[in-house]
Amino acid sequence: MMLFRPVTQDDADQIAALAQQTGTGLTTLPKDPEKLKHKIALSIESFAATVEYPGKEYYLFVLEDTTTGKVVGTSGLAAAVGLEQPFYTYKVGTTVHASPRLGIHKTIPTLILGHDYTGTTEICTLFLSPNHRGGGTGKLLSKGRFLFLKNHPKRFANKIIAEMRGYSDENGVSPFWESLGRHFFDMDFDDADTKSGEDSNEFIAELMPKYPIYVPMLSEEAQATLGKVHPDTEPALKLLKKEGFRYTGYVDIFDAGPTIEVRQENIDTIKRSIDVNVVINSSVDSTQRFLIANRKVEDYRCVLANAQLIDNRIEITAEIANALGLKNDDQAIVTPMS
Ligand SMILES: CC(C)(COP(=O)(O)OP(=O)(O)OC[C@H]1O[C@@H](n2cnc3c(N)ncnc32)[C@H](O)[C@@H]1OP(=O)(O)O)[C@@H](O)C(=O)NCCC(=O)NCCSC(=O)CCC(=O)O
Repeated sequence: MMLFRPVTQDDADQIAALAQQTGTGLTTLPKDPEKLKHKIALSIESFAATVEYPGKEYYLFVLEDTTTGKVVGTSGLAAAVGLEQPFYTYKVGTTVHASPRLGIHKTIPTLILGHDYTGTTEICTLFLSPNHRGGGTGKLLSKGRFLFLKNHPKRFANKIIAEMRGYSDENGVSPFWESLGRHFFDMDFDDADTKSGEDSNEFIAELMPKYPIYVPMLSEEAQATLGKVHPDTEPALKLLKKEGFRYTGYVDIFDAGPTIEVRQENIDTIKRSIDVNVVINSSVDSTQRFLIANRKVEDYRCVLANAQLIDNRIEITAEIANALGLKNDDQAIVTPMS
């Protein structure tokens, strides 16, 4: 069984091994074991904290294959971005240059540096081991976060965003970076991107161009990658679009990957979720699949399993109940899988 749960320090080595497989552009899962340990510690602290409004908390979840005990994936929630250090984005804007006398009217796309997403909650760090992809496992890893969010609204902002990994080729080269960032940073895309995911990103403020960028002045290859995701990120984007996330014209400052957004109440997994009480029935015979989670914080658990929904009761097997840490009559939250 695949079990979605909060990370523990015991997972550190396995996550470090996963992080080595992420390639370029997944900065929120650091490859440096010390930085990873720090992230795990922050996550443990965040789950344990009593929270009245979203702040610097960072919640890291893992997907554990309970038959082998192996951690096969990660996903995360940053409660509120940009509060400790600025959260940069480019807004794709429009400027018009017109000369009625010459009969010329030019509409020119621009990139404007800003911090418009300050205070929003970011979903991040979605990564599934390549051996486990393609069978729907990614859905649990992505959606398990939304039931946690529904359970604990005070911990998160109403607006939820995702910065999707932008396009880079098989050698990790980002045409957008080559055409823009490279002129100002004097380093490779991977180095700059990794630095931005680290504790301090004030170097961005120091080095980034201050004036709007005229998009037609970028290379054609760079223009073509504006708002485009990395090929490996297509499934993640598809999952989030189905949840209701939309692109509203913001892109990453390094690789031009799209930032997409949604309001909590419009997230499909949340909208269709039902509060239920548990009934343990080991002969439950159903082909209907549900995302099923408990209502806990540090001991949060979520699985995908067949179950029977009768009114506001969910019938699950003892094995599923055990995995979720639930007894008869306990409260749970479920979303039917369509
Ligand atoms: C993203 C995941 C975890 C998804 O896992 P799986 O591949 O097992 O997902 P899945 O459930 O099999 O597929 C999800 C949906 O995508 C569809 N799908 C599969 N391949 C596709 C492709 N090439 N183009 C478009 N859609 C595609 C499937 O049909 C399915 O849709 P149907 O249900 O309709 O059939 C994985 O692919 C992965 O680890 N990718 C590499 C890491 C990565 O780039 N992560 C995102 C970084 S960006 C980030 O982290 C922020 C976003 C976030 O945190 O969520």
